Amino acid sequence: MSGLISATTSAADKRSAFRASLISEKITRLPGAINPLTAKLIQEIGFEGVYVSGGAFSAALGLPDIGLTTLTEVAAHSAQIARSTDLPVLVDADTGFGEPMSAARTVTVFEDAGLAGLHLEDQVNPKRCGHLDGKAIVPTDEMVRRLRAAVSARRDPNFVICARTDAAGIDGIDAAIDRARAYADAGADMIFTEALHTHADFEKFRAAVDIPLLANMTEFGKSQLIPAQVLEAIGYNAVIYPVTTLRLAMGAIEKGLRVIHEEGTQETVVDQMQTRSRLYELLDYERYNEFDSGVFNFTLSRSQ
Ligand SMILES: C[C@](O)(C(=O)O)[C@H](CC(=O)O)C(=O)O
Ligand SMILES: [Mg+2]
Repeated sequence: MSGLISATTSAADKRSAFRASLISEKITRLPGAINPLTAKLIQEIGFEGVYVSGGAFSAALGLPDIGLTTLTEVAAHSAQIARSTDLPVLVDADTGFGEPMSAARTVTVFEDAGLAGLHLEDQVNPKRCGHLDGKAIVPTDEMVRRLRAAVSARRDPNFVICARTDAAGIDGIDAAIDRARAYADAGADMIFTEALHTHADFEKFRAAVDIPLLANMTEFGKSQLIPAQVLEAIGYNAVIYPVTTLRLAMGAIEKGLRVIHEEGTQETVVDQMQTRSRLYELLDYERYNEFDSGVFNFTLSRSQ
């Protein structure tokens, strides 16, 4: 039974593993999980961590990524993901769901949700996707207050507080570097260097800041899609693929729905689907039999 309904690794162990991987030579790769099932796949394939994207979560709710989701919604969604995996889970906390006091509460709620860390950004409310034009940021000292509040609320010293700066796209990369240094001084464990453009930008940031750095390899944005091994060689410590699984899934869903609409059957796309047996394997369906033989009652007559 152990490890079936929820993963066995404790939140404390996931957090210390995350800390260790951020200071190792190797880059920590965190694809976004749109649900617990995706998190299981991320673990099985061999990634080092899981990301919960604010953009993907809002989109799944049919909403734009402009800070409409609440702390309790994001916490409940990420807790379900954290429960399903032995990997550390990093969550997108947007601007902290309010003023500095709320950012502090956000940390405690996300610790209770079993997460390994969060990132807080220096945008104003309403925030927007970091790869869009027209975003605005708060003054450095306001973000420093946000971060200090978050850091002071932390009960597990291994819970990672990552500061995201959106300044590069507004005030330029030098201003973003100045902010990153101020955020590190305020106690941030890692800097999320949002919306840098080129390989050279990532190198410049790495040379200028001493603490771990996180790269955002989101598609259709401002950043060049740099392979993980290249980011690792530059000295980046973590990379997220935040909305990738949502985009892949939605691309396939749209194609499949159009086929059914036009052809009256899904027959021609069945070979692109995850099979029933693969799904059951991922769910570890068979092991539920050890728990209750009345549960495991399916048979497959042919390979599906
Ligand atoms: C990382 C991000 O904050 C997210 O919510 O996943 C987004 C990603 C995106 O919209 O592509 C971002 O602002 O970069
Ligand atoms: Mg976001």
